[in-house]
Amino acid sequence: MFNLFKVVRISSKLFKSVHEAPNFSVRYAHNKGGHPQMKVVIIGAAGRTGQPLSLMLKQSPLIDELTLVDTSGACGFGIELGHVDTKCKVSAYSSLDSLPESLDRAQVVVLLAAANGSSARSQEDMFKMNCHLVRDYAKEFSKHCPSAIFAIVTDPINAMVPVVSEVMKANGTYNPNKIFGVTTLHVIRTNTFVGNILGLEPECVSVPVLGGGSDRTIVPILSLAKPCSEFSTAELQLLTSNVQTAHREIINIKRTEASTLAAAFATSRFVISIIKGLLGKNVIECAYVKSVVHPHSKYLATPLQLGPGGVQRNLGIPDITEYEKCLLETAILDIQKDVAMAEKFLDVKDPDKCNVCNPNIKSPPCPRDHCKPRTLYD
Ligand SMILES: NC(=O)C1=CN([C@@H]2O[C@H](COP(=O)(O)OP(=O)(O)OC[C@H]3O[C@@H](n4cnc5c(N)ncnc54)[C@H](O)[C@@H]3O)[C@@H](O)[C@H]2O)C=CC1
Ligand SMILES: O=C([O-])CC(=O)C(=O)O
Repeated sequence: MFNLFKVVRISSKLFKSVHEAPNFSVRYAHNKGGHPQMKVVIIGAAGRTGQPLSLMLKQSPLIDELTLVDTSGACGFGIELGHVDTKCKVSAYSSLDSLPESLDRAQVVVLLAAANGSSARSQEDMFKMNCHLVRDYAKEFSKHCPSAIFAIVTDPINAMVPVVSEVMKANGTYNPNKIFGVTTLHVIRTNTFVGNILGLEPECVSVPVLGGGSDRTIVPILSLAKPCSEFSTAELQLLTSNVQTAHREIINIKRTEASTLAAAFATSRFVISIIKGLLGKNVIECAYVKSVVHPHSKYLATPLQLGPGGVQRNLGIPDITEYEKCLLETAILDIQKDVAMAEKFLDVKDPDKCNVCNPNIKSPPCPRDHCKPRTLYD
């Protein structure tokens, strides 16, 4: 039963350039009392990826409170989601004026708000359409939930992670260990494609994916595929190309957008891993973060050990083949451009230089039992 249901009509100046329609907020909670410990906020929750993501996270016993934020439709979906009989409380907000309340006590914030129609465009166009929105949210994060962990899904993530990082830096709230670009979609695709070629259950396959979140920056490290990495050269090239272009295949068929369901699954896996890390469990995920593991890349997706502070340890670039080194160097050229685009947009006066790191970091530890199937909700 809902014991609080109110509608407030407010006009907001915030994000005017992104969302011109008058804002309103509906707020409800279906449970009184109690102090939820694990609060996850999803911004852009009523979108095509946000809806299935919210449904998946509502089923996690690790989450006490799920807050949906979206300038369009959050409240209806929130009410509906609240009917799912799992323990986590749901609240929903359509007014950006309610951000202080919606972000309050957030431990994990997932940002996948995006301008309408941005997701099937070029990296540059997506950046132009979404950069103001992401910049403005990063300012709000600095004010209302500076210590949360931020999972950035809004594209292009190669540039949006630097945008969030630089804004939080400018506001004195920057913690590079807590800002992640979500690249898990490319990991789950790689696992699945490798499983298909090798005749293995995808749940038993584990492949690190380095680089970034777009096209040529996605670098599957097939030489480290577990439990088996025996591929012909033709298979290596085909698998790499299939992973790098999977989104194009989907856009060609769906026309208006890339992946939404697989993206929601991947993001929920990443969020649950973050939460497990917060709870002190030893979890490893690949994600795009501020990095010093390659001398020419300020940000890079590598395997990360997650922990209570976000990135517990960056496991770095494992031993990779010459072919993979070549893919990675190509990826880094694109990532450099994406990062420069973000710094130019924000007019960053004194951008960080790349740092030379320990080039001898060894490959990440792999699970002992490679064929213990993964489950999302354990
Ligand atoms: N990194 C990854 O693996 C993936 C990234 N994406 C990206 O995630 C983003 C979302 O994708 P979709 O859900 O397919 O898009 P969508 O267009 O269906 O949803 C975006 C949602 O954001 C909301 N929104 C717009 N401005 C807002 C604001 N200022 N505050 C709050 N909400 C706002 C819209 O109302 C909409 O519901 C896109 O940038 C897409 O490219 C999507 C899938 C995978
Ligand atoms: O790969 C997909 O289908 C979706 C994607 O990359 C994105 O929007 O970042």
